Amino acid sequence: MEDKDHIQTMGNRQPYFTFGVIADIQYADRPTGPNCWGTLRYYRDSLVHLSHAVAEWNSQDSGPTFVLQLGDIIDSSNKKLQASEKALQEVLKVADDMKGHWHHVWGNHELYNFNRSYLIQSKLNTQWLEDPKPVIKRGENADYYAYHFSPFPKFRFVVIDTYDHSSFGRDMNHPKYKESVASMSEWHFPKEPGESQVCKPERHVVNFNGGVGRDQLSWLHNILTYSDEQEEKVVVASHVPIHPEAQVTNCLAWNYREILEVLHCHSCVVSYIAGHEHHGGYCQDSHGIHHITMEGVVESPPNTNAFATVHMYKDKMVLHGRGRVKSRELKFV
Ligand SMILES: Nc1ncnc2c1ncn2[C@@H]1O[C@H](COP(=O)(O)OP(=O)(O)O)[C@@H](O)[C@H]1O
Repeated sequence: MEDKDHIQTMGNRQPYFTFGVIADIQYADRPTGPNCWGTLRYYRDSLVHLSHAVAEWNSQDSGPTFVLQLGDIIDSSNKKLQASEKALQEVLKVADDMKGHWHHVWGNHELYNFNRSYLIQSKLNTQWLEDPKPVIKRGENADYYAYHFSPFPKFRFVVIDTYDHSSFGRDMNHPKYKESVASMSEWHFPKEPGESQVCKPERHVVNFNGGVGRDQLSWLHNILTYSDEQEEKVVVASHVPIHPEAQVTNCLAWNYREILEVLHCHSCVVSYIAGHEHHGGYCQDSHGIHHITMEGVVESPPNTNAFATVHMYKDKMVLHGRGRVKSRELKFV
């Protein structure tokens, strides 16, 4: 559906609520240059793109009540430049102009720049916005960054941590680090029933992706069970895509099959939104879940951008893309 059709559709009905989405800002005070794959990254322009997105969101009548920032807010190069905190302050200063709330997701570049203890204390921790009810218990030693909130009756968003298992962010002596390394090898050579002992390594099980631990999967299952019972519609948000058709390289969570399995047990899930794959992507899976992968701001040339405004209705979400992000009407099944 083209943009003009969307606007016509929009004219017919008021959305229940509106939110913004943006991913992979990856700001750094350094010149434009290619990454290791030869793709140009516009590190300084990304801050200008963010300010344009905020200005547009603020100018909208009934604009977004919140924005999902899908991770990688600053680039890893800040670490080498010893500018991580300064870059974070600069980008958050621009973000602060937003009228609505920010819900921040953590990506691999947050973990390249900071450890988890730092992030928990930082403004990138928006877990305090968690819906106080229902209380869905976490395991005793749970230290993943995940929470849920309900911006409108019968709608819930669940932020999950796709770097819960990761080789970054935790001290090498931390039990979760050891567990991550062990789980990485488990998912690197998945065993299917009847498969021979010699299996091919999976190309997505690499350091710049990560996985969701068992404890978090169980918490996710419990919150989705609650949402099923309440007949809510749920959007799950994270940094790393979980569907092979919603990305073009190898940007997939280590245990994407397990995560999908959990989502597929619940009729409430309508969408999974991620970043990480800067080329973007989209697919609707066999259970009707819309997998949206946002194009990365950092790979958007100066004359363009990459963000979206999403209008939520009873039976669909309408995503108005800006710049490299395509507009889509996504019906719920
Ligand atoms: N094999 C590959 N070929 C080309 N691009 C790739 C490949 N693997 C990953 N990418 C790109 O890398 C980006 C994600 O990397 P990112 O999280 O920014 O970490 P890094 O800065 O280490 O590349 C995505 O846009 C993805 O398309």
